[in-house]
Amino acid sequence: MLYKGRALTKTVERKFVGVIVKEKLEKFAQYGSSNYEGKKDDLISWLVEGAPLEHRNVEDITAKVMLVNFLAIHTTAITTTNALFNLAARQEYIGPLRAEIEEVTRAHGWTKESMDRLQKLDSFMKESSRLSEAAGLSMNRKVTKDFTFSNGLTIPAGYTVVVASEGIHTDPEIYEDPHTFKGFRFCEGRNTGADSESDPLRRRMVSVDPTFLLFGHGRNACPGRFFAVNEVKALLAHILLNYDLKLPGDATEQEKLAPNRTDCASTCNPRGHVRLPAQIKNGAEHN
Ligand code: HEM
Repeated sequence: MLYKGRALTKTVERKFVGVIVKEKLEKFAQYGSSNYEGKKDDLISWLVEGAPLEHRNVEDITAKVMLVNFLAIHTTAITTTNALFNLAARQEYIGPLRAEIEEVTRAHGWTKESMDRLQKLDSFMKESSRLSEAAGLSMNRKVTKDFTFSNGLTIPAGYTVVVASEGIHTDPEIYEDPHTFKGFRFCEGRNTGADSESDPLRRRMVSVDPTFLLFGHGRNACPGRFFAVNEVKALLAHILLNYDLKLPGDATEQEKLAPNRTDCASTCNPRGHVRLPAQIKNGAEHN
């Protein structure tokens, strides 16, 4: 299986992404960084222009594109799927979220400003990520020199360490009643410890904070998080306004919400086999 997976990746690289990278490299050899007709301001162009000479080749640039695709698409899909599962299971949130989306988009259209103003939706998405273990582990770091913690534990240089963010996300000293899903935890009242109500910006989903590690922390925190949060918000807002969601008749809460533990690495995939019947508001049912 592993071999087939690698072979498939190689084919995708060679036949699809690699072809585009090759064209961009040829244009770069001809024009450098200057503009030419039809030049696109996109990721592949940035990677070609920014690559050191020894990595400015089809194989290395293609590998980078594939890596960013993985970092950007899989994570966003998991975050959206978990939020949809939580919405279907917690119908009481649908009314208030729809009301917020209708009010904000009526006043500000489908703009970035509107996405910033969707505070209830932002909080619901953050709470969904906190509890659905989209980030069971976070922040892989390679130890570059021996480090000794205050308790005497030494991590030798060369080891890789990772933060068990699930423990932080369910720490009662940080989150009041940590195992209870509170969709509006981050936008109303004083209901988290470190997430102080006096600093509302810190409570937003995009804020990197040692108490919420979905996007990691520090210098290497996810740079795509601003785009990703807006993307998921826009998707959910559209679905909420146009569809009714419900759990499939035979799915239990446990089966539906528990991540697929056989499929966990740094992230836990949602259960792929659970389908959510979605009905166009006042219309036919789709799966
Ligand atoms: C909900 C969606 C996303 C989640 C949960 C997520 C999560 C993460 C996490 C946990 C890291 C590691 C951070 C660390 O080690 O401190 C990371 C890194 C990264 N992410 Fe995201 N990500 C998401 C979306 C995206 C998108 C849409 C893009 C690009 C368009 C992106 C690009 C990157 C890149 C380039 C890095 C490496 C940063 C570095 O090493 O300096 N991510 N992401």
